[in-house]
Amino acid sequence: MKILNVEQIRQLDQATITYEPIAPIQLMERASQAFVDWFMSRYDAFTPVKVFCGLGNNGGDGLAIARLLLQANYIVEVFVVRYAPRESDDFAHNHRRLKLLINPHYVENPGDMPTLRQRDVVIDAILGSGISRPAEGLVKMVIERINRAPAQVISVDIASGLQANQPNQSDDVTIWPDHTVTFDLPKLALLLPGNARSVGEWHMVDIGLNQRFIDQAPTPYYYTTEAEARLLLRRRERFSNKGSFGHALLLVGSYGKIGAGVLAAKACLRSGVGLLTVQTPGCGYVVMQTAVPEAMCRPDVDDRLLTGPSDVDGPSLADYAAIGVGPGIGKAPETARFLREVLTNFSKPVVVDADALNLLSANKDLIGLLPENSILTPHPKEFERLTQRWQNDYDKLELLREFAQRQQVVVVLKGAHTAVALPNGEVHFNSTGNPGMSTGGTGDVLTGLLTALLAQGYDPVEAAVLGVFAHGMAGDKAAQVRGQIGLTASDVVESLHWAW
Ligand SMILES: NC(=O)C1=CN([C@@H]2O[C@H](COP(=O)(O)OP(=O)(O)OC[C@H]3O[C@@H](n4cnc5c(N)ncnc54)[C@H](O)[C@@H]3O)[C@@H](O)[C@H]2O)[C@@H](O)CC1
Ligand SMILES: Nc1ncnc2c1ncn2[C@@H]1O[C@H](COP(=O)(O)OP(=O)(O)O)[C@@H](O)[C@H]1O
Ligand SMILES: [K+]
Repeated sequence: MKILNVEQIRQLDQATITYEPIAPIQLMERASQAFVDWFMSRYDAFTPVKVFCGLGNNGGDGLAIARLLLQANYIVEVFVVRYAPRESDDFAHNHRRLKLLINPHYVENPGDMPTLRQRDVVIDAILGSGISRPAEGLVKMVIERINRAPAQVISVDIASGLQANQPNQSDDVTIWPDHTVTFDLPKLALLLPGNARSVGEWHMVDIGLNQRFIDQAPTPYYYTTEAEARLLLRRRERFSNKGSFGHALLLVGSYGKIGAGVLAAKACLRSGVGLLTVQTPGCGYVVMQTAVPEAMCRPDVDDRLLTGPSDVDGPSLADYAAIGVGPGIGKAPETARFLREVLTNFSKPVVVDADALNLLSANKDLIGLLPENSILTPHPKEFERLTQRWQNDYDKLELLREFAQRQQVVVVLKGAHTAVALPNGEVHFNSTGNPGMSTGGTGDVLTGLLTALLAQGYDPVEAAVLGVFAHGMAGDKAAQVRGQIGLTASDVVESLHWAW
């Protein structure tokens, strides 16, 4: 699914109006109805609703929402924030219609603000995606009052004051909603960690905007939906054998961190690999053979570190279908030398995670050795070490895109809405996963999973987008069983499920 910028959304509204065709006011009615359907499925008619409206089209939505809720017998009060003499045409139209049902209150100074109680639900329709400057004066006062109140807050389309696709200044005032109900397509701002407070939980409602316009609109930003991920998933051929699904090699673990390797190995096996060999330091041999009997194990001649040689024979490095390296390996110089050897002798894409990324950061010339289309899976701190410190989330996104394009690799920047940056400059934000996954080892699971997809011959771009989605989906499934608090990385492995 595409993520469009504000200018494109404006053009999209226009294209819908022109080609459907539909009157602008009808489109506003459709958006408001979609919001109301969402609202009524969650809040009953005894909920005291207070709708705060600005004077643009977001305010127009608010007025129409109030009317539709009143017609459904909800208890609704409307507060129009009169911060300017001008109002949009569609606002004025809905204002006239609403006044046939109730008289709105007008907020012109602080004394006009109502007391907001805990059981009130505030609908925030003050400013939408059309803002062109920070909230100030009366609007700022109203936003601050709402934020201080104990009431629940639901923002229409986007929190008032939040910019949809560019950074806000640190002292900008925005609504801090519990929920954002956004129209048709996600906005970039909803996906960025720095905006967490200005977004809350967000939901998308369909208002049927012009699909042909969306299909043609250029954008580097995408949001992976379940339907899109499912299209990437391959069936297993009836007459297949284990050779059909590749032989993967995982280079994992160091003394005290063999568990990271166990998690990666289990995830790899649960993600369809044909054969798996795991190389661990000598101390990991018994652990691996016991915990993961399906995997073959090559113990390193060094008992505590990965250094390369093993007294167990196996295919030469170049013969593996895919290699995943990093979980638990540490940053010893011997391991750095081995990583250099791997990157020099293996020409297919590799999955690089954790300490392997830190070794790249400490030895920047190794970055140039990465096989084309390799998948790097840094969390933000690892990505900062690879590149530099950023000013804000937008700056970070640019660094991410620039790095993936310059190095011709896929970078999976992990976190809520993991961003998968592709060598062609696109960024695909993930839609699955939950804060229960913020626990040690879940990243190691992703490394094993991605290595399995590469071994099976998935294109690295597709492997990254699909793998990140499936990993988050497993996390969501595990959270259903355990709750987010009790979730562990092993639960994520056990919840991996590849038929959806
Ligand atoms: N066809 C349409 O026009 C549709 C519009 N929709 C709604 O329209 C919204 C966008 O509406 P608008 O473009 O009218 O803009 P907004 O309602 O977001 O903003 C209000 C207007 O106030 C002015 N303004 C900008 N920054 C301000 C600030 N900091 N303080 C005070 N005033 C400021 C601008 O003139 C702006 O157009 C969307 O977020 C969505 O809610 C939906 O109804 C879907 C259809
Ligand atoms: N709040 C969150 N929402 C969604 N996914 C998350 C969240 N926190 C962490 N994750 C996911 O969990 C994984 C954590 O990986 P990482 O930070 O490498 O942990 P570790 O190194 O301990 O395994 C990533 O895939 C990340 O996207
Ligand atoms: K709003």
